[in-house]
Amino acid sequence: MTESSSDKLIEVLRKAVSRTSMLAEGNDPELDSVVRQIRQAMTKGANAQEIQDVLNNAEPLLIKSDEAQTNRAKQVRSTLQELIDLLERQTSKRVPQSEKKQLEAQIRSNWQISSQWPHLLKGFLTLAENTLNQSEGEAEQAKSSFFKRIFNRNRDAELKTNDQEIMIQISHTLAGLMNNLSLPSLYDEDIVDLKRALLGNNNLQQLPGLLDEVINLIMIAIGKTQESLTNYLTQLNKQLASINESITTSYHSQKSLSESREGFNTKLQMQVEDTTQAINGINDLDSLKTLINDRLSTISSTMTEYKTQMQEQEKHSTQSITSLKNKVTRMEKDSVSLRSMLKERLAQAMTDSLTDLPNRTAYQDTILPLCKIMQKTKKPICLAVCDIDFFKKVNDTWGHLAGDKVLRLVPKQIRSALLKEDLMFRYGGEEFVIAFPNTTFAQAIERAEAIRLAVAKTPFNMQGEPVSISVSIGIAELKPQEDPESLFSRADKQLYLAKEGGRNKVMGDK
Ligand SMILES: Nc1nc2c(ncn2[C@@H]2O[C@H](COP(=O)(O)OP(=O)(O)OP(=O)(O)O)[C@@H](O)[C@H]2O)c(=O)[nH]1
Repeated sequence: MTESSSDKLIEVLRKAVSRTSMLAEGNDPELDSVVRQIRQAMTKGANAQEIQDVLNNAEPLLIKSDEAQTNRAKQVRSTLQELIDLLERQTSKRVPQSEKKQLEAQIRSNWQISSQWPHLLKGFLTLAENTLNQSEGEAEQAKSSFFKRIFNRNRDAELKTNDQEIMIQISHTLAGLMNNLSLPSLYDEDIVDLKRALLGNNNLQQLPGLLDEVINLIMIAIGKTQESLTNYLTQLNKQLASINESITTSYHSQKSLSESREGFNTKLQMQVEDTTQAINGINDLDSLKTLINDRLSTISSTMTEYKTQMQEQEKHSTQSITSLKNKVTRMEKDSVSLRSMLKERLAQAMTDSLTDLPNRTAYQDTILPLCKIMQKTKKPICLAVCDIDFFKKVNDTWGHLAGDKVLRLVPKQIRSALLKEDLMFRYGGEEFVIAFPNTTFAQAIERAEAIRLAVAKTPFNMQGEPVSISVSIGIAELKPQEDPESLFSRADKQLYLAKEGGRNKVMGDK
């Protein structure tokens, strides 16, 4: 590789690191200052040690920023849950249960995906609309609903105090959510204005408009992340193109080395042939001596010229190979850390953060291949769908934190009744799915009974008081041609029967 192409490569790598650093910007002022230092070091061409030092400074801050992103997602999840609970607790009207469960399921599956936040908020808006729009009786039916009045901007209508209170609480909860957005400082004023408008919002007709503003700002926060990611991928692509270019250069330099070796051989051969012919035409010794001296000095200068040329080219070749090796080593290191980061991210995406159990996505990835293997090898497999009984009551009586504690403890009790090869997933909410490979229907029923007993006999401590918790379980065994969806649905049906039959029960379908 030539000197200039190596310089070009370093330039590209510098730019890549400098652009990548932009990914981290806008999250935290302390991190922003380190990120700026990285870019300055890159632009002024600082040496490896100086660059290493600034990168080392940035690392803990980057990790902190990543954790902040996860916390933001958690806060969005709990805000949404709070909004739903608020609606359920405060209104005299009945929240439509199937819609509520559907929204809760969407929250459980998507709270970590920031691009879904606006949809989840819109989902809540629809739920609130549908709840508050329900009529309360004949007289009520004649009136247009609270939400309709707001949305139709009907100023004459009178608002109900209860509904008004709920809307004020919703405004406050949304204002809390605004603290949670990671937006460039350019939007600071917008956030302050919007928060002020939400907190001082007495004019309820403005709420739908304000909610739109909240959603817009969330969209901007998400857009920024995606734009940064696109920049990063473009740079990565350029980095790979540059490696490719340096391999091509190295190939050309090897080629010119062997071409000049061939040129030297031809030239030398011609000089030897020339000398042989000249010798044939000479009769006296002195002329012969002079001729040979002349020819020898020509050959010797050809050799010296060749040697210098070779040394020069070998130097270039060595430099090119060393630089290429360094680049490949660096790329390998980068790719190892990238791979381990991706692995970690993948594990995070497959793990439920509350219980540390594999989540519903992990279940969906695992169950199909598992069922196929069992069917192919003609071995039995059973599925259990297990749901905590009256869990809503735990939340309502002892609060969400106590509910979370129960959600962490119940799987531990379940685990105590399982074998090593049994697989447990948090399917969602208070529902767990267990796959029993190599297990017959009768054995699975026994194991489920053991799970039920293990949970029922454990007193759960709630603010110093022992509280009994139980689970209901539905079991089904996989049939020869059956798919996992049908297996799940049969087990789920059994769970429903267990609940209908009084709860704290195991029901099965062979
Ligand atoms: N604390 C907490 N509650 C959750 C979580 N996920 C779901 N929930 C709550 O779980 C409750 C589920 O209640 P329901 O589906 O009505 O069922 P249940 O009260 O368990 O009654 P049955 O299943 O009929 O015995 C809802 O109140 C949800 O808010 C969570 O991660 N933490």
